[in-house]
Amino acid sequence: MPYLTANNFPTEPAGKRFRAALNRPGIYQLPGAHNGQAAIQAGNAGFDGLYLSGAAMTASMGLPDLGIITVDEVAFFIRQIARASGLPLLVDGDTGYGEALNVMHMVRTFEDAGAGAVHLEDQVLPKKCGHLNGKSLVSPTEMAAKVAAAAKAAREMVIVARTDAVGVDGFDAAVDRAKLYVESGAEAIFPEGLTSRDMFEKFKTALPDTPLLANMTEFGKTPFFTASEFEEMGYKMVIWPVSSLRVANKAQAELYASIREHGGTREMLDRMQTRQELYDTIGLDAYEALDASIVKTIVPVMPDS
Ligand SMILES: C[C@](O)(C(=O)O)[C@H](CC(=O)O)C(=O)O
Ligand SMILES: [Mg+2]
Repeated sequence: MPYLTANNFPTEPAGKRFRAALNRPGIYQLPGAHNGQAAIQAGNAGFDGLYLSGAAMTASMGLPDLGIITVDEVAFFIRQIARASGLPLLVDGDTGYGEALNVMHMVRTFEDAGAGAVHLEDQVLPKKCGHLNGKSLVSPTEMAAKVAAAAKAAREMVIVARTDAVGVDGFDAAVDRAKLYVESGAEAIFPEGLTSRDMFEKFKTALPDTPLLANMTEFGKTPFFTASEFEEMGYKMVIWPVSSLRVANKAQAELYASIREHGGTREMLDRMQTRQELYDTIGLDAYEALDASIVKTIVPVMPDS
């Protein structure tokens, strides 16, 4: 339904809705949605929460995931996803784009744009994908200050602290950092780059009372586990951050190669969302009906002649 109609848009802030979903029994499944269309498709498939990935956003812009995009660029993605789907969204806040005040600006901007939760990580800039080698970290105290700043800026938004320490300083250092981040105001922890079931389980044992997020990114350091398996390990959120973009990108590359080969798109028709499917997904009819209903109510009041 069109987000343009006030009573079609959720009245409760996204942060409250995100927290309620996080606190219910089971694991909150958050597939990556890299734009409004993907967000609607994920909602239609039955998901009731989404993830906005820094890696997917930047890749969709043709850029590497090094933390070089800006708060307002991310806000553009948040707004389209929140409007199109109405679903609570966890947003990748990278390093917070600076220090404490920048983090606070990010939190306010993301929350105003419609985000329900944000995660903040303890790398230095330029940051890297958590599943790559050669990362460097800010000190635990510096990151704790950013987390405290984020918590101070959030109205309802859920603050998730990510630590990349496992691949840099080892498991115990990552646990110590996670505990400090919780003390500093993080509501949940994202332990990045875990490499085995044992590690996932031990992290949960070390932080029994804190909701934990599992990152099921492909081609990374984490072996494949299903949502139910992460749930059994005690995890409360799972993301598949870049998957929608990886699939879309591959299909796009095949399309361009096919046009080059055949001089047209006929060969790719059965791979395409049809015009009708596209319009159904974005709800064109509902927007047109809304317009018509408003024009109809105005006409008797303001006759043209
Ligand atoms: C979760 C992540 O931060 C993201 O931006 O989606 C990435 C995902 C990836 O690069 O595969 C990450 O650093 O893990
Ligand atoms: Mg990221």
